[in-house]
Amino acid sequence: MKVTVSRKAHFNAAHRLYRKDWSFEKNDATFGKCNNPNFHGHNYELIASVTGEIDPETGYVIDMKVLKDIIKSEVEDAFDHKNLNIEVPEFKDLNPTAENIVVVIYDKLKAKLNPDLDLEVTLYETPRNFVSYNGN
Ligand SMILES: Nc1nc2c(c(=O)[nH]1)N=C([C@H](O)[C@H](O)COP(=O)(O)OP(=O)(O)OP(=O)(O)O)CN2
Ligand SMILES: [Zn+2]
Repeated sequence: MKVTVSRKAHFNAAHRLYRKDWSFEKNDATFGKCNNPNFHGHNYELIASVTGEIDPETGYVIDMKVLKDIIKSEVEDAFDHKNLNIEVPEFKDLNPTAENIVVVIYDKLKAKLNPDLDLEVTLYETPRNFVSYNGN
């Protein structure tokens, strides 16, 4: 019997959507106001959902304190109040779209979890724009 344990988190970050190898005009046509060279910010909301068997001894799939600490170290400490393009190495050559951010977060969290556990990450870039990734 598998159960899903979820934890919410949030971070504030700035970004600019563009490709370094495209002209400003092409970036502008593709990314519009998100290509502002002076960047813009979002209040990102995150849901990390971990699915696995309940340990019969502890009753846990994963200790929520452990999940909280992993999200803090891997996501909040790394991304909160940062400029993603400039200050977060994963986005040095990767456009920080919501899609790419959720994959980066998934990879960072998955690497810290017991491999027997499944993970799905949902990332809200605005209250109405969100993406999900489960490794597939
Ligand atoms: N597929 C994607 N499309 C867009 C992304 C993205 O990451 N993936 N990102 C953006 C902008 O960065 C940003 O999300 C747009 O924000 P905003 O214009 O404020 O969005 P809304 O107007 O829809 O704001 P709501 O408050 O949600 O109405 C653009 N596209
Ligand atoms: Zn944006």
